[in-house]
Amino acid sequence: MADVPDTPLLDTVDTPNDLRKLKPADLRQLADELRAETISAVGTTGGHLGSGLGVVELTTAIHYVFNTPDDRLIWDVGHQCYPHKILTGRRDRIRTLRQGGGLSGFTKRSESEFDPFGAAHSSTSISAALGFATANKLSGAPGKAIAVIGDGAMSAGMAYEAMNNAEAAGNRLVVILNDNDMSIAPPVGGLSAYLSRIVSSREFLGLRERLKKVARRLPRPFHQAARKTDEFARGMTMGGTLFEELGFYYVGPIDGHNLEHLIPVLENVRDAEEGPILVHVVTKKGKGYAPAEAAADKYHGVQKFDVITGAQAKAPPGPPAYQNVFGAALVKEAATDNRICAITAAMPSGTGLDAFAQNYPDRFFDVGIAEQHAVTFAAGLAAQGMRPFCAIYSTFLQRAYDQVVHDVAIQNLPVRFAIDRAGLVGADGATHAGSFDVTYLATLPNFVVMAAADEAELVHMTHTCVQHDSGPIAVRYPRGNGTGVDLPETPELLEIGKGRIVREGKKVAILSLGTRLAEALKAADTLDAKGLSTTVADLRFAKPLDEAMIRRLLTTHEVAITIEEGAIGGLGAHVLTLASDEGLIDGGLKLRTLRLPDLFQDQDKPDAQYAAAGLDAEAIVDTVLKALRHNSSGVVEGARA
Ligand SMILES: Cc1ncc(C[n+]2csc(CCOP(=O)(O)OP(=O)(O)O)c2C)c(N)n1
Ligand SMILES: CC(=O)[C@@H](O)[C@H](O)COP(=O)(O)O
Ligand SMILES: [Mg+2]
Repeated sequence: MADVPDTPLLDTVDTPNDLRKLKPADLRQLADELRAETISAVGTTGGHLGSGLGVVELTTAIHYVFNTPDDRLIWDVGHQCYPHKILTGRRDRIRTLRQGGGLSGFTKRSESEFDPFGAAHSSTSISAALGFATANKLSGAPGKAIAVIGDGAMSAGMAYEAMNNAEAAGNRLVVILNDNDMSIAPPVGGLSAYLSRIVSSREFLGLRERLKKVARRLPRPFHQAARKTDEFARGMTMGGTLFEELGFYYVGPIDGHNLEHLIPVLENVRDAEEGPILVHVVTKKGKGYAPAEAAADKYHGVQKFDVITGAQAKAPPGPPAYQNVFGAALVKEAATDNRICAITAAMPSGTGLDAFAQNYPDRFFDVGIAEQHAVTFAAGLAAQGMRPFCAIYSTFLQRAYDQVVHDVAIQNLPVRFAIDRAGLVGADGATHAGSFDVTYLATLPNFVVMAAADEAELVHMTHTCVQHDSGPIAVRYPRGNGTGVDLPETPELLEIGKGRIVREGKKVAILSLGTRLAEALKAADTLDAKGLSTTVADLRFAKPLDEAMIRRLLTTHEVAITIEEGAIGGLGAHVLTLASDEGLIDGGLKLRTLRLPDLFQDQDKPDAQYAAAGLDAEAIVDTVLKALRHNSSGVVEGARA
């Protein structure tokens, strides 16, 4: 009976230094234990699972072969980094993933020296690794930079900008392309087809195997010749790889789950004098966990789940998610308007456009992780008479800001931006918070910027986006489920720039934008009970403002509060500007703006995030009471009311 180790190998590995003490033959068992630990941890926390399972062997091999953290390992997106975190001193905290005060769900510099660069937005790893590699080259410091980038992330232009620039890094830069033939959805576009051809060209693989055997038997100086022959072979069989044309030595494709292949190849890459080198590994998203392998999405993002059955915890049936309300509304609108087309940047289900894709496949475009292209592509469609809906999460739209300004706003084109995940998003934390879209869009001439207070409003706003012939319109709405309000049978055409009074009062006016309306109404109840009669307005538009309504409220109430799920420079700033321009604050009106604090908020439950941000009912009440105690010199008088 082979001696069964009494302690799991994983228990002997706290950091990669411990890992590197193991024998190569032990790594298979270590990887199996690492996979089991990853499954067990994510079963209790939820999070991103499929991607991490796909890189268990790769993570093990990289940390085994390269001298991390001195060799800088940079994960692209970082959603696959849980095995990496377990192997780099954070196993004891892995079950705090994506929770308040816990580990981030992505790599994070402040968390560990083994996370030299933060991630979460896709396709940044090669640029960052090139920065580290070039710094080392300039300073003479030893060490390589290794970027691990997925096939999905390779669909973003930024990856090519970096590769185009990489030759100078020489052998300091290693790029590992983790090709699992999946993005969040199945990958799209020419690159995906290209990678599939490489992976499937058997004659090439046969030739490569023979060459590798020859190369191994040759003394080292001949390796170079063999490698050139190898490139020639590649040129013969595949017309030169895209990556070599960009100046990389291409190695692969190799089986990313086979440690016997991975270790020697990575050792060769580590010791190579030439570079930069791109290693193409083929992996399986969800590898080693049957429920993930069988799932269409390979368990990309999961709720807590039963590890035995893979059954995910089901949220109690509640109101529909905003993304699906938008998707269904757009499907309805498209039935009677064939100008409508829909664009996603690799997020069909997250944006709710999967419904549109099923109903109108010819008018649906998944452009891959390519937000900049998505926006200008939409601008082209609009310029040629279509009514494009570009559905991009608030945070990911940041990447395409110049396209929004230069190609859409200046040309005043009727592109419609469906901005999901607007506001705080909970477990994904600061990198995914949709904090800035009102600030960065409402400052642009020609733009209309709306915020839905609930799912019924989202239906009305989607309809208005279709019907209103104007320049660009953005409608923003939050992650998650609606409020449970009834959805309208017939959507209303909203008058651009007009808000609505939801509750009439006399002394305090709360001017709300978006779904903070519910908290504003709760605050109004409390204030009424304190004898402070409160008006609540849903402004609906951050641009153009409903100036007549704002003017009336500010001149008939003692205190006015604006509230929005966005950073400074949004609704509050625009109302303040109006008020100051028109002298509405010269006569003693107490005007206060409530917005997200000037900081990047870590992951937590959304309600906790909003309470911490001072954007819940209690904060509104406190702000009103404090304003009432502010004397003319701005001193807060007396004890708390
Ligand atoms: C700029 C940007 N757009 C969209 C996303 C959402 N997103 C996260 S992971 C992912 C797919 C990544 O695919 P791939 O790189 O192949 O990694 P895999 O999940 O297959 O391991 C997408 C679209 C993102 N993180 N960043
Ligand atoms: C890793 C990544 O960027 C996506 O998977 C993102 O986490 C999805 O966010 P939602 O869960 O809000 O759709
Ligand atoms: Mg992939």
